[in-house]
Amino acid sequence: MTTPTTPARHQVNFITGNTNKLSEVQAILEPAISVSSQALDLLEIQGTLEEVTLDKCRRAADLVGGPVLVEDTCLCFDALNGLPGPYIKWFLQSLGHQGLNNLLAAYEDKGAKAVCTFGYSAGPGHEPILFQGITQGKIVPARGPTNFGWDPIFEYEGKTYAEMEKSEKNKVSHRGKALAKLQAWFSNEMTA
Ligand SMILES: O=c1nc[nH]c2c1ncn2[C@H]1C[C@H](O)[C@@H](COP(=O)(O)OP(=O)(O)OP(=O)(O)O)O1
Ligand SMILES: [Mg+2]
Repeated sequence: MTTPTTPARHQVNFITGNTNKLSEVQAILEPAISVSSQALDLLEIQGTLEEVTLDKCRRAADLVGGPVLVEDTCLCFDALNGLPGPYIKWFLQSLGHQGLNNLLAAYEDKGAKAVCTFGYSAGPGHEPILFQGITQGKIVPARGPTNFGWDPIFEYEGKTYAEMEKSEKNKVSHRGKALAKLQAWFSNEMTA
């Protein structure tokens, strides 16, 4: 099987093990860019937000042998100087929503940043390009459906992500903002 080294126009291969991410990415990018996906659990290094995504993207391109899109999501508590950051998955898994609230009990500042960093690589050996989106909100006791990660405890303008309609979340979310940058870059590439 041969794999093209350059992406077909309007097409990305999003490598993720998270089906909720995939549905949001599809809802935001399609139909302008069609999104195929492979569910691979990529090893994630320790490092800055950018380093984690760069490494994840190179690894994915090598594994797939072609163009890939990956994404890493961080939840950064202002009072904790940005922690848990890229380690939010493990904190959420171990502590749950209430435990994450408890981490901030000693602080008045409940501010948090949701940060999404996408990495796109044209294939093995091609340096990834990063697209980042940040939404400033705050950590609150859980409200709303609990089907996607920390959505119930991240409040933005009076509503938790979990309380929002999907389309509403996508308009204001870290992921939506990052994908707007990716889309702008893609349409530039296409007209270049
Ligand atoms: O919009 C979101 N709203 C709520 N929760 C979210 C969101 N986006 C990611 N999350 C969760 C999933 C995981 O617990 C952690 C990020 O970890 P992260 O490594 O990026 O995701 P993952 O391992 O589930 O999927 P992937 O295979 O793409 O790495 O935050
Ligand atoms: Mg992950």
